[in-house]
Amino acid sequence: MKIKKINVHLTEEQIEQRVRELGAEISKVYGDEPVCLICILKGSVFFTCELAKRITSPVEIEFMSVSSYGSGTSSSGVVRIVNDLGTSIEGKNVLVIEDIIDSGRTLSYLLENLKTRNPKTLRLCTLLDKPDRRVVDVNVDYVGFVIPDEFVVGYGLDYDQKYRNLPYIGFVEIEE
Ligand SMILES: O=P(O)(O)OC[C@H]1O[C@H](OP(=O)(O)OP(=O)(O)O)[C@H](O)[C@@H]1O
Ligand code: HPA
Ligand SMILES: [Mg+2]
Repeated sequence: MKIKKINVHLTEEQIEQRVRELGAEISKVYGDEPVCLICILKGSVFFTCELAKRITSPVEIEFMSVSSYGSGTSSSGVVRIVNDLGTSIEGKNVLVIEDIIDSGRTLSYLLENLKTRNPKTLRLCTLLDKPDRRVVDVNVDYVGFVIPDEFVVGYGLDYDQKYRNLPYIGFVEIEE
């Protein structure tokens, strides 16, 4: 499958504005308490960095690499931890940062896994939520934008590992 066109859905300015709002909301919740942001690689790398800059609470940033999508536009259904956290989250306020919740498989697997490590609190923030495609229920605390059932790229999101570096988020038109 080849991409014919990418139609802008969320501009750089719209994303920046929303990230500021989310940062303010999250800072109010944690106040002066430290919070450990878990960036789910690779998709949430841009979002995590930008959001972290807008949080005024003391922040720690950790990375975890999880994969369920191959080269296509639908989840394989098999979630794998490719690289685990390098540190314990026991007793910490943990905020998982994702770029998108689509089927919900990645996050439901991940949240169950992280719960067993006994964090003090465990919350979830996603830039995009695509509820029409949900297969597994996930409890999300902070959502940037709710989007329709379209495959999106940019701002960290890929199609076959490409287009992550686009500064905006766009819908993909596939060549027939
Ligand atoms: O709700 P789901 O249907 O599980 O889809 C969402 C997940 O899929 C994508 O990751 P992917 O596995 O493609 O890895 P990547 O972040 O490296 O692109 C995305 O970044 C989310 O983590
Ligand atoms: O719409 C999407 N785009 C890119 N990666 C994704 N992973 C789940 N859904 C998507
Ligand atoms: Mg992906």
